[in-house]
Amino acid sequence: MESMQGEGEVDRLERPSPLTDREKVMIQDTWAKVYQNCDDVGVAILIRLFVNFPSSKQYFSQFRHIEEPEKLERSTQLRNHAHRIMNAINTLVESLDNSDKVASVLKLVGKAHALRHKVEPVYFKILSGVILEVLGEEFPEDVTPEVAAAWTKLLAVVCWNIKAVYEEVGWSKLSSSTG
Ligand code: HEM
Repeated sequence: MESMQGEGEVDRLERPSPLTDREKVMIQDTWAKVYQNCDDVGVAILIRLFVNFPSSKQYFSQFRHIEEPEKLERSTQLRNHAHRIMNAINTLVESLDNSDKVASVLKLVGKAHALRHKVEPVYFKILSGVILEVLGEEFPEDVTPEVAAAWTKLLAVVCWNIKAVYEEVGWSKLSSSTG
């Protein structure tokens, strides 16, 4: 944990409590609607991430220097990543009763992002906030405060597992400088 300044938000994560059956149903119901517009919602989420948090673009060779949302939207690298994120969330939502499956999906994602893409883990927390924001805006009738709370919990599970994988692969030792 030595050189983790600047990552306080990730450090402070607490292990989320398990989702209740009611929360699982709320998540599955909202997701059924979201997933019908999988590509549009995924791209909207990533555009919001990259416009509001431009430093998150640094990892993407194809568009790290692009600022205009219209140009970002045309990037195949962005669209592919949107698709991958939505597919991963879909698998998680389908596997809410299978914690081994959830852990194994997030292990693969965590390992790839820590070791191959070298993404600072704080961006998973940032992305979670953006996902909640965009779902709330795009599906205002579905995302009631209670539904938002269930999604917050699922995204906390994601961040918790990713953080655990980063620690397992020795991220704090790998990343010599943060900030
Ligand atoms: C729940 C969150 C996320 C999921 C499920 C996810 C999923 C994926 C998947 C499945 C891949 C392709 C396979 C691979 O290379 O391992 C990928 C690639 C990548 N991800 Fe993510 N990702 C997430 C969050 C992020 C975040 C927050 C960033 C950085 C801000 C990021 C940056 C990248 C980069 C740079 C690549 C490689 C892109 C390329 O080669 O075209 N990812 N992601």
